[in-house]
Amino acid sequence: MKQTEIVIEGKDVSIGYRQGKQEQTIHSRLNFQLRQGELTCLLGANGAGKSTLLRTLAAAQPALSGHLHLLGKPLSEYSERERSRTIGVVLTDKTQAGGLTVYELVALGRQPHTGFFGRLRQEDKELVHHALHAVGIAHKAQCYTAELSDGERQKVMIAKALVQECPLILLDEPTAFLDVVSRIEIMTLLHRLASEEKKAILLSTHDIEQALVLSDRLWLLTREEGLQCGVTEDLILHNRMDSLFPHEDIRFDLMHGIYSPTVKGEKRIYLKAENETLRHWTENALNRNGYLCMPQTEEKAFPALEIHSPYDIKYTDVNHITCQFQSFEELLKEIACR
Ligand SMILES: Nc1ncnc2c1ncn2[C@@H]1O[C@H](COP(=O)(O)OP(=O)(O)OP(=O)(O)O)[C@@H](O)[C@H]1O
Repeated sequence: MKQTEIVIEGKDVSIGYRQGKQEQTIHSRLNFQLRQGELTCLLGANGAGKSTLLRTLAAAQPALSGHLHLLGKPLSEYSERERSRTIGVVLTDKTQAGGLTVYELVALGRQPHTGFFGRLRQEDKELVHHALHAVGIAHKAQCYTAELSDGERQKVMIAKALVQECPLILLDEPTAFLDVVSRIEIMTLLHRLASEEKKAILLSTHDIEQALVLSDRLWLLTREEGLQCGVTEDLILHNRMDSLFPHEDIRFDLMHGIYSPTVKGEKRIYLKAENETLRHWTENALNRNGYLCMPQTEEKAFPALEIHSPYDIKYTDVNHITCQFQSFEELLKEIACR
C-alpha cells in the first residue's frame, strides 16, 4: 500500500456532547488518520459512538478536546463554505428533495462552487454527468428522487457528494436497509471511487461481511478499547475483531470472517471431512444440534462422522456400528434421537 496524503488526522480527540456546562464524553483520546485513496469502514456495536465520531469529523458538532486537522489545518478554522468544498457528507435519513429530479439534486452538490443561485457552467454540467455515470444512475437522471428505490437514492446522494469534489467523504450507514445486491454495489462503488478518484472515504456500517472484503482499513470503535485502526487483515489476524462485541455468546469466526453464536455443544463427535467446505457446513449442522466437533484420534471415546460429499455421510457410534446417510436431513434425524 502506497503512503498517500493524510486528509484528516486526529490526535487525542475527545468526542461527546455539551449541554450548558454539562459535558458527556463518549470517547476520549482518540487517535486516527484517513488517507487519500483509501476506503475505511467504521465498525462498532449500537451506541458505540460511530455517528458521534462521524458528526465530529464533519464539524457538525465540535470535538470536546484534542487536535483535529483537515489537510493540515485545524478543522475549527474552516469556514462553512471551505468545509463544504472539502467534506462531502452522506447521511441515511431520506432526502426531503423528492420534488427534484435526480439530475437537479446531484447538481445541488455544485453549490459550494457556484453559490446558491449560481448557474451551472459547462464544466459543472460535465461533472454532474460524470458523477451520474460513476455511480451507475445516469439512466434515471430525469426521474424524480421520490420515485427511486432506497439503493438508487443512496447512489444519488453519493453522486451529489462526488460533484462537491471533496477530498473527504463521510457516510453514515450508507448500506442500511439495502438488499445484499445493493449493499455489495454500494460498497464496491465506494471502494472504486476511493481508489480511482483518490478520495478518502470513511463510512460507518453494521455490514461487517462487506466491510471485511472491501475496506482498505478498519476503525473498530468500542466503549472498552476506544478506537483501534489498521489495515483490515492486520486487525483480523491480530484477533481484534473479538473485541468488537465482547459477549460470551458471540465469537468471531476467523476463517470465514463472520460472527457466530458460541458453540455450547454438550455432546462430542469426531469429524473427518473431505475438504474445508464440507467441514465448515457439517460443523455448522452439528453445532446447531448440540455437538462439539473433535479432531480425529485413535481413541474411540465418541461417535465419529466421516463426510465425503453431501450424499455420502458415514456415522459410526461408540459400539462401532455404522450407518450411511445420503443427506443432512437423514443424518440429523438420526442423531437427534441419540
Ligand atoms: N444528541 C445527543 N446528546 C447526548 N447524547 C447523545 C446524543 N446523541 C447520541 N448520544 C449518545 O451517544 C452515544 C453514542 O451514540 P451514537 O449515535 O454515536 O452511536 P452509534 O455507534 O452511531 O450507534 P448506532 O449503531 O446505534 O447508530 C449513545 O450513548 C447515545 O445515547
